[in-house]
Amino acid sequence: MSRRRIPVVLVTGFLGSGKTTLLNHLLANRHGARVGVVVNDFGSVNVDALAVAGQVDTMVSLGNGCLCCAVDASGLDAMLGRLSRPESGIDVIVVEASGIAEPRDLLRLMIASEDPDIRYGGLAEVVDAAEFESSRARHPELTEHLRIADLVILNKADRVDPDALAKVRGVVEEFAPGVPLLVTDHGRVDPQLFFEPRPRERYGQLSFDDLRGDEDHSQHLHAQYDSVTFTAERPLSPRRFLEFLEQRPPGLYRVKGQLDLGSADARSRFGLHTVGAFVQLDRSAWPTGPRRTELVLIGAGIDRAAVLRRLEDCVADDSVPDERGLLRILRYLDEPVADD
Ligand SMILES: Nc1nc2c(ncn2[C@@H]2O[C@H](COP(=O)(O)OP(=O)(O)OP(=O)(O)O)[C@@H](O)[C@H]2O)c(=O)[nH]1
Repeated sequence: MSRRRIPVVLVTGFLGSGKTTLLNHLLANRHGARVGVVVNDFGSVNVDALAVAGQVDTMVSLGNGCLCCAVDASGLDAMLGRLSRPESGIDVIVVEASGIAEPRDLLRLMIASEDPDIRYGGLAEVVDAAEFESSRARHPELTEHLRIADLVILNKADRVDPDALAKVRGVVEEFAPGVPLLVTDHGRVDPQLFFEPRPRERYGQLSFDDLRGDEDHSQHLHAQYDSVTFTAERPLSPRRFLEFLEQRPPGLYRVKGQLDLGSADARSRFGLHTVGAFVQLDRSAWPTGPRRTELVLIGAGIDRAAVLRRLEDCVADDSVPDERGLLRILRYLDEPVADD
């Protein structure tokens, strides 16, 4: 049985770019998902925490200090550990870093985490479309942040005219080539980019959130990103699929699903989660019935036909399992690999 891991989404971005606004939007449009929040409320004025306090399911405040000051993963791990306990029933954890947190440190902390209940859910960098150029002049490191982002949210689009928006977009794309980019105002992204809605059946009393309902039922947020479904009845070549993952199509943000890599092993149903360059595999036994690869690929500005063509090319030519190719892809397996 593969373990259910809770995705941890890191929201970074320069001071005032709109991180809290994005977080509040996600919380107000959870579609039943339970969201755990880690807020880095440095300083004496706990503005961020106050802004979200009324809405979160579980609030863990990092207290008076910058998250990036933690030198090892222990502080964050403890927070995430509390949120990811099965009894918390949390579906996704969002870590909102303050404008002064260093995204690279945050990412390192996250990747180093040995918590078996969580998985990396991506780093979303919020960029203020109106202030980006002036902030960049004062803080050149902003462009470094773009390089490690899995998703760029170009926010405050309402504050700039189309020409200025196109210009800033061009600069961002220069520093984050191939990284999916969403243009938003007030952080209004489709939450399904980060987490799945929960099935609606509920027991017991309705919560306040259920009664209040989600804020934004509009369909237009779906138009921000593309989703491609791929299925194959024949096994994929592990080698070619690995190449696909390692040279992923521009704009691709997430891939999830199950893979048939032709292995004869009893536990050869590979569950796949990727966010940006981060790849995680787990394996389990196939249920009875035909085996097949089923993938959902999510991104912004992806060439759907080209993606499907590349995946078709991953289908193995023959039915002989490629054991060596399989070994290469197994390094992404989220469990200790036996030596034999
Ligand atoms: N016009 C406009 N204002 C926005 C938008 N997004 C956020 N704001 C405003 O910008 C200000 C800063 O937004 P926050 O969400 O607090 O930004 P933040 O990144 O969390 O800020 P820090 O925590 O200080 O780093 C607030 O007054 C928001 O209401 C937007 O898309 N358009």
